[in-house]
Amino acid sequence: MTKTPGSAAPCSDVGDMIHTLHWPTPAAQQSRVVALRAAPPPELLVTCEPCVAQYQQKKKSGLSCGSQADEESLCSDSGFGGSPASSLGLSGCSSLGLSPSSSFEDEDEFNVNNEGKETPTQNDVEKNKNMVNWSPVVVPLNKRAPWVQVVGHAGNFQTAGDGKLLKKYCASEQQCLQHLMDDVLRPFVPSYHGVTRRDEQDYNLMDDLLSFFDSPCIMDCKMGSRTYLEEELKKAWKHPQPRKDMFEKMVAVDPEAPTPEEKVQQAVLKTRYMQWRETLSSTATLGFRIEGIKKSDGSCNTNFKRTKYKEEVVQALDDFVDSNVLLLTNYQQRLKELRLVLEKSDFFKTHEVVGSSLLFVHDQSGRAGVWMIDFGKTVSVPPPLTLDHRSPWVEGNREDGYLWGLDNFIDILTDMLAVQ
Ligand SMILES: O=P(O)(O)O[C@H]1[C@H](O)[C@@H](OP(=O)(O)O)[C@H](OP(=O)(O)O)[C@@H](OP(=O)(O)O)[C@H]1O
Ligand SMILES: Nc1ncnc2c1ncn2[C@@H]1O[C@H](COP(=O)(O)OP(=O)(O)O)[C@@H](O)[C@H]1O
Repeated sequence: MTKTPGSAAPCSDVGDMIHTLHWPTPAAQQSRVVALRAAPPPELLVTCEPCVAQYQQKKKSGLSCGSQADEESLCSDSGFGGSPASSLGLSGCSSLGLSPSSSFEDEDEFNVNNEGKETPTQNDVEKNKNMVNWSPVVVPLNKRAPWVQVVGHAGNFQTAGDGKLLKKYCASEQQCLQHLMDDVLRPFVPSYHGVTRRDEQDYNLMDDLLSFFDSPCIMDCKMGSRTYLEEELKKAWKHPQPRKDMFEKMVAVDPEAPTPEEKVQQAVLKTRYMQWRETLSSTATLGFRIEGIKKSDGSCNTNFKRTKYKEEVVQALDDFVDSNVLLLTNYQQRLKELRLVLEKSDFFKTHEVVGSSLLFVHDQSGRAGVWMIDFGKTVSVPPPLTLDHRSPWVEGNREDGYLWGLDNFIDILTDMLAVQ
């Protein structure tokens, strides 16, 4: 599912955002929930015991998860069954030209304004501080494995050195990231450092979340029950533009999926393709789907298009954490805390969050972090409309099913832990 890179980021035309641009000071590091301060570097606060507990999941037979061989991947063509990677964990990726990204050493051009305010409030911090097993630790540069992209558009990212990442500029994503730096959700989003320009290309500069880990395992899960914007649906009605590339991606997975008309045209509408992907995977039934998993041995699997049922998701999650109960517990805690903060967030209430992912990252130390990434299709809703993110979507209500998906995710982790 390698995607074609362009000179502009694959950022949907999502209309105007309602917030003006300004840059806040990083939040005070009063608690483990508070995001990393830019300076001084954070102290080392490892809060978990080494991973020793093994999660004994009763394996179910006949699961298709991770077994399809019909898709190609950004970071690997081998899937879970592929050969072990090099000690840097990247051999499965280099064949597709996506590892490691080129480095930019000088960051003098970054346009950063250090004015701003601290989030979340002291009350939030106090309430949450016993719930979090995550603390930001920057792994020294010389110990860091090269950055790896699990899924997404090829050519969209560059590493910037010093624990930062450049993502091709997308105006709506920039506005979301800036807004989020002032929201209670800030600890759950990569810290945003403004816009920078390199080789005539603008980039959004953000924290590289992998830089907090040593040989990380990474999972990208796309959240929500709908993966296209209402705006995209309207456009598809007004100016239908059937796409051959999407037809080809569709028949590569299921030659019988296109309708007779689509077969004649050899093309499908993007919204039709997206809906098909939703119902094929767990997006429609659970409100999230696994997009890709990269493990610390370098194996990388993006063959989850047909991972649909709870048992299949459980199988994939169990494999992701190597049956480690401590990691499952840490992820469950982190997601519960995220849910609490999402329910309070002004940003979340007022934005349709579509196509956004949760990035799960852990390493052998047992630390496990989860962050919201990819705000290219996150758009504000017209006031006074607000979203609960749980109601079923009907055209016009803008609901995205994000919290419904998160509820289901947490329930699945809870069930996995209950079989201990
Ligand atoms: O995953 P596959 O089946 O390859 O389909 C992709 C993903 O849905 C992308 O979403 P994401 O970026 O969240 O991964 C989407 O990009 P958008 O976010 O731009 O909708 C692509 O649309 P195009 O970029 O239009 O091809 C679409 O082709
Ligand atoms: N801040 C980050 N830190 C580390 N890795 C990231 C970060 N943001 C994105 N990635 C990596 O890039 C992949 C694609 O990110 P995403 O923002 O969804 O890109 P796209 O818009 O091209 O789909 C993720 O699956 C993850 O592997």
